[in-house]
Amino acid sequence: MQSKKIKVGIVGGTGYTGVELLRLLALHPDVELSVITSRGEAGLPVADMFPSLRGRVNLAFTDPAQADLTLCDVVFFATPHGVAMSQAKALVAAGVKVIDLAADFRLQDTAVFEQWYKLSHSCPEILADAAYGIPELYRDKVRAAQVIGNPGCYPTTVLLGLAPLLEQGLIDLSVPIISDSKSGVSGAGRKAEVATLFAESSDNMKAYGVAGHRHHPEIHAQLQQIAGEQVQFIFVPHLIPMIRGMLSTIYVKLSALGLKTDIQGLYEARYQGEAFVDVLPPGSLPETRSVRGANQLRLALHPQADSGYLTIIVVQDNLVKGAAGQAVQNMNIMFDLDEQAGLNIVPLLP
Ligand SMILES: NC(=O)C1=CN([C@@H]2O[C@H](COP(=O)(O)OP(=O)(O)OC[C@H]3O[C@@H](n4cnc5c(N)ncnc54)[C@H](OP(=O)(O)O)[C@@H]3O)[C@@H](O)[C@H]2O)C=CC1
Ligand SMILES: CC(=O)N[C@@H](CCC(=O)OP(=O)(O)O)C(=O)O
Repeated sequence: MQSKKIKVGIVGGTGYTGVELLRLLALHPDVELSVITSRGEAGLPVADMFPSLRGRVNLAFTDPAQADLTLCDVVFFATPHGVAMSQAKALVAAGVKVIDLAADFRLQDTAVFEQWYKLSHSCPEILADAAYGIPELYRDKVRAAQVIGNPGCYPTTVLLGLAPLLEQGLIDLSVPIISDSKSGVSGAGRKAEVATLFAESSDNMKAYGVAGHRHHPEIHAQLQQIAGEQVQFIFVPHLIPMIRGMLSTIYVKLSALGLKTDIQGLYEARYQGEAFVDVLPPGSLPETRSVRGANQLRLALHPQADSGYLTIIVVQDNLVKGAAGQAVQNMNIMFDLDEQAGLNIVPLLP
């Protein structure tokens, strides 16, 4: 455990994941917020833009071009894809840890990254040493890493929903795994977009990215990594009229061994001691409001006796376990802090 406070920088403090990082870190016992950037709001007190932080965050936004991030111990990038990788080399050289909430350090195959993000990777050598930031799957790698690729929001639900089965080889992989996933509109960020206008997204529900979504290659690569073999995967995201929250319904065909296994017992054993993954009792129907505002993922298992399929329902808050909360969890591990520091939050209900 270290006794000095960790100096934290946040690049992209005016976006949804940026303000969520501020909310969590403002009460973190081991953190000193040092720099919060905005290109458009430099000089403005953070609490003037976000009154929810009055009395909690006393800094003003700094222009990222003027910010000396090398004075920080860790920098979170809550920015669009491509920003973190443009600064990672200098920060790593200065001994600063980097946690990117975008996709720059998630996909080890740079050709796949370039295909989906239309950016060429500027620091593949740093990518090669980066850890994929789901602690429940890669805690030791996270602890040792200087750079974290924090996962996309959808991937966390699908990967934690499937890991126990994949690790034990209990899925019939001759047929595709299917995830039907739904997100609240804050998943699209704070930037202006027609699809997230109130008149477009409220009282409405729609699928999108059916022909291809950039989280498909991220999830697919990780599924194959965990399974150690080829996996077929179908992914359909949906936009639903909520501000925050995400629900994935995952369908898998169990293998012969899977059909004979106590799946509920397997999941309970796999996630025992994991504070942020909750395996609900048999028959439960997870609700997004049971995790709102908290770094919590809850899941329930529904065996379909007639077909040999298992349905797994997973919920999380896209901005917390799906983004900023998981990023803070990763920081805690990287700095050998209590993994739950700053994250002991009871979800907000109703
Ligand atoms: N929203 C979600 O649920 C999730 C988001 N993510 C990922 O996290 C990242 C941030 O998402 P989110 O907070 O929703 O996005 P927003 O669009 O809400 O915010 C983006 C932030 O980045 C800043 N920014 C934009 N361009 C640059 C730049 N070139 N240099 C420095 N700062 C820049 C903006 O600030 P300003 O213009 O003031 O400088 C703004 O604060 C994205 O990569 C997103 O894909 C990941 C998981 C979930
Ligand atoms: C509702 C909505 O629009 N969600 C976003 C995903 C948010 C996320 O995790 O994005 P990154 O991979 O970009 O970090 C989307 O589908 O594009």
